[in-house]
Amino acid sequence: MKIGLLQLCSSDQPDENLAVTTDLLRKAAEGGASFILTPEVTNCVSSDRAHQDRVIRTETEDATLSTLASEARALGIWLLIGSLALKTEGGDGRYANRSFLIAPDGRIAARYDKIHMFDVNVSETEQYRESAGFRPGARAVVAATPFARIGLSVCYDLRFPHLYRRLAQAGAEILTVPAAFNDTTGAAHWESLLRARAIENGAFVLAPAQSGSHAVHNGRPRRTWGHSMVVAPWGEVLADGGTDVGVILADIDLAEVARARQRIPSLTHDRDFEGP
Ligand SMILES: O=C(O)CNC(=O)[C@H](CS)NC(=O)CCC(=O)C(=O)O
Repeated sequence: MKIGLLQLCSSDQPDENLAVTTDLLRKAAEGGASFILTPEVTNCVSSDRAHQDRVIRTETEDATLSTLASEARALGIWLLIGSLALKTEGGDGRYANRSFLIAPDGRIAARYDKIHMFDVNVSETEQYRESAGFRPGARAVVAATPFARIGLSVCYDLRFPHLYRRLAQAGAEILTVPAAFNDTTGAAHWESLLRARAIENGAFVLAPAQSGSHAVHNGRPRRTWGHSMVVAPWGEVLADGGTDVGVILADIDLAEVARARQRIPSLTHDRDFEGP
C-alpha cells in the first residue's frame, strides 16, 4: 500500500493551515496514497496563550477536524491527523494535544491524547513547558483497520520506548509518530530514535513532521526539524522528507512486519527480572 506523509510548516493561523493541509491531502491522494498522515499540531503552532485562546476550538467546533474528516470521506482514504490543539471541557483549562485516526467514511476511528509532555530546556535560549498549556493523556491506543493495527503516539512520546513496547505487544504493526521536533534535538536524535522504535518492535514507523520556521517562541521563531520519515520493520529508511513543505509518498509491504519478527523474535522474548 502507498503511504502519504504531509510535511507542514504550520503557522498560528488555523484557517491558513487548513487550506494548505487540504491542498496537500488531495495531492497525496492523487499520488495514490490510501493512508495519509499529518504532523503534530497541524492546526496551530503558537506559544502565545492569549492568541491560542482566540483561535483554538473544542473538538466539536474545530473546523480542521470536521473539514479534514469530510475530505477523507470524499477521497476514500484513511487519515491520521497527527494532532490538533483543542480546548477541553471541564478540567483545568489546558488544551489537549490530540491525534485522530479517521476512516474512509469520515468517522473518527480512534483518538489519542499525547502522554509525555515536553518540559525541557533545550538550551539557555530555547525552553519548552508543554505541560503549562497542554493536559497530558493517560491512555495508550491501538486502533484496528482492515490493513493493519496502528499504535498511536505523538512527538516527545518517541523517547519513551516502553510505550511502543506496549503498543506492539497489543498488536500494533504500524507505529505513528507525528511530530514537531525542534531542530537541535532533531539533528541529534530524530532518525536514530525512529529507527530504534521500528527495529526493536518489528513495526513500520510513520512519522510526519513539522518543518521550518514558525510563530515566535521565547522571543525568536521556533524552528522545527522536518525530515518526515517512513521506516521499515528491519530499520531501513524508506523515505526522508528533507526540509521542504510537501507530500512524501512511500510504498510499504505489511508482510515485512511478520518477516522481521520471524528473523528476530525479540518481541516475544521479554522476560521478567529482579533488581536493580
Ligand atoms: O507546542 C505545541 O504547539 C505542541 N507541542 C509540541 O510541539 C511539543 C512540545 S514543544 N514538541 C515536542 O514534543 C518536541 C520534542 C522534541 O523536540 C524532542 O524530544 O527532542
